[in-house]
Amino acid sequence: MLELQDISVVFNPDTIHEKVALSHIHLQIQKGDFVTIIGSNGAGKSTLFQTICGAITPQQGRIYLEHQDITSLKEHKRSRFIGRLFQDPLKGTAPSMTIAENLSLASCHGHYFRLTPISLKQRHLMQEALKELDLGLEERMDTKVGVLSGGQRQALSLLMATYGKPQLLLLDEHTAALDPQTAQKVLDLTAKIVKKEKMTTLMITHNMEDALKYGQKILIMKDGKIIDFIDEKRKQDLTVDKLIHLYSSKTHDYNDRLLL
Ligand SMILES: Nc1ncnc2c1ncn2[C@@H]1O[C@H](COP(=O)(O)OP(=O)(O)OP(=O)(O)O)[C@@H](O)[C@H]1O
Repeated sequence: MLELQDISVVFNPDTIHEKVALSHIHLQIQKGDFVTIIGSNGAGKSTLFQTICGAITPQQGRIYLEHQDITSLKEHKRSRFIGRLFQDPLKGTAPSMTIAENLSLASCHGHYFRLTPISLKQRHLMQEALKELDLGLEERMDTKVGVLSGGQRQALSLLMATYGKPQLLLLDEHTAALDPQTAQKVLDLTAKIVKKEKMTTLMITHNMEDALKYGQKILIMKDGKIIDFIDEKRKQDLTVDKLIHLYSSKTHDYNDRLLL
């Protein structure tokens, strides 16, 4: 379970540029839940993720993961059990290393890494994992990642982020930079891996269809606050139109991007 207790983040405090990005956030995500997060620009979604993974230290509040207080734990230590994926496909992989080397890197997340020869057994495990992506990457394990397409790279990043079976997976608009067809494929892969591994997952999206289609719960943010947390029962009754209506009435965000 992930629990946030009274988390507040203020950028540039006590200056004219002061910005309250998260304001007294209380949140409980049950183990194995897949929750989508929607919210207008600047609502604090990415700040929430950065705070959970330790890139930002909150001025106030505590964070617990599996009942362990991780509030003071450094980001690199949290990366041992928190997987992350960003919008930019270039961010999650090392371009000058091969697919196999990248996966080897992923298997020692947060620990000291030294490139050592990959054993046959390891290669076999990597091949099996790559096959799941259904992109033929298992035949290209010695190809440098830099030559892969954006979609292939993002699929590999997804595999890397989930390779060590993290306790928590944070997806920050991870398909927003991909063409619609590739985005769909990566999203379906995401759902498949999350379901198979029963991974506790938070996914930020601006797409209402995706927010509804994936996961069991929806969280709505505005101005650094959680303004609604739609549980499974309420979600079952929602359609895309109803969700857009609910979202717009709560956030006053009326935007054509909602369906893109
Ligand atoms: N490093 C920073 N310094 C100052 N202000 C920041 C910083 N990072 C974020 N902010 C501000 O905090 C607020 C929340 O930003 P955040 O990136 O978390 O929003 P978001 O919901 O992810 O938005 P988007 O959907 O546009 O990505 C915004 O007003 C943003 O300008």
